[in-house]
Amino acid sequence: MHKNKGFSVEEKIRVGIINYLNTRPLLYGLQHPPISKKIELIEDVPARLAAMLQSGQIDVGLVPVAITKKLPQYFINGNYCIGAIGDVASVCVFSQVPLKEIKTIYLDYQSRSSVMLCRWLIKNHWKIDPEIIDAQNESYIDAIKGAAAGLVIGDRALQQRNRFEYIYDLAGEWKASTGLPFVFAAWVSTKKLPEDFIAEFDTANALGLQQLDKVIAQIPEGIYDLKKYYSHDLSYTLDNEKRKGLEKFLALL
Ligand SMILES: C=C(O[C@@H]1C=C(C(=O)O)C=C[C@H]1O)C(=O)O
Repeated sequence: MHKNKGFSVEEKIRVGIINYLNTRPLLYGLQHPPISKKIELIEDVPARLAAMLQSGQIDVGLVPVAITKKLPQYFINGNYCIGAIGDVASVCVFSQVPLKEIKTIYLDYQSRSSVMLCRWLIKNHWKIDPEIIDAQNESYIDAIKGAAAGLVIGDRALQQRNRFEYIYDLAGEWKASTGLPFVFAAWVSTKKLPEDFIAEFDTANALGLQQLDKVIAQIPEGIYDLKKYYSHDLSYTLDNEKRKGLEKFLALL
């Protein structure tokens, strides 16, 4: 068996990816050959992917960047991420009352990055002092009412957008506070991946972004304008500004 920096060339690399709509442009290329033959795709919510990377159940994952603080060593692979340079639309605090009147904020149990960002904004940007509750399951979304607000991420956040009078977009709030873009998730591994694999993987990530109409055509029409979501709200390239935003966030944790 040929070993290449800890990875056997015959074994498939286990790749964890978030099972929300936000990853569909990146997922598109990973489902096509040649890369699809070299990887096993595992889809789950961000918090569970983070646990899988920590326990070694996946080799690389599009995981919440906040969990890198808990890894003995880590590598950020390639040039794509789940990021935003302004409002992202799908990571928001939803409320029936304005910020200053919020008494309780529920935090999404599926998140690891946004929950940390939310705690930071509460203290340093909004300067409010609500009771903070880590939600345990989906039922917390129904508890968001009156003076109880809630952080919701992903597709479920897109579904809440018409239900609440007040929407505080966390990527937009981060931008207003720091002037920087925000990176929610990146391709993190705990071991160094083979260079040729990373190059091929990166090319595959770009495939769907180059043909968004094809990606969108595969998804049943829903509650949100996906063209806007993929080309305006989300920003997938892990460029220098995003790396600066990422470094700043990790330094604050
Ligand atoms: C933009 C988003 O970013 C997400 C937020 C994450 C987190 O808070 O840990 C992790 C991955 C992303 O899915 C979203 O969920 O809509």
